[in-house]
Amino acid sequence: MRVAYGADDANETTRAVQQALADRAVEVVDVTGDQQWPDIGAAVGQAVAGGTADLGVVLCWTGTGTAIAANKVTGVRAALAWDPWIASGARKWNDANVLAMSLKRLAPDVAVEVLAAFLDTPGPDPDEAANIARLGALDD
Ligand SMILES: O=C(CO)[C@H](O)[C@H](O)COP(=O)(O)O
Repeated sequence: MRVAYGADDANETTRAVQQALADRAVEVVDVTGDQQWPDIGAAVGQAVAGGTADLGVVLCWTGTGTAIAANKVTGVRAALAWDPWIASGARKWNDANVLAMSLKRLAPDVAVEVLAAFLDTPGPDPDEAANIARLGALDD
């Protein structure tokens, strides 16, 4: 699996998420550079939509800005999650392909649990196929 990663700041939470990604058998596509949150969200979204990555992970202070930017990219379904149930539900029921988290409000261990729930939940539930198709139609 290839995971695109981007954050607009660095702290214990982003370092824990990066370490958790490094500990997994995933290829990490790190888009983080000297960029602002809209560019980071868009870059992760473009990596996922363009097929450079299978899933994406974005963090900013709130998580909302990078989520909104990623969702501007056609084909991206970015979900802001703050606990594992939200993250796995976003995969199962929304076929979310980008996880957004707040680097200010999630403790490092919680962020790692949310990340694990997102990456380890296969998506989507077949019962949701029609709803996922409805989401796709909104891109048109
Ligand atoms: O949470 C965010 C966006 O939703 C940003 O991380 C926060 O606004 C800080 O950004 P900047 O350093 O550019 O002011």
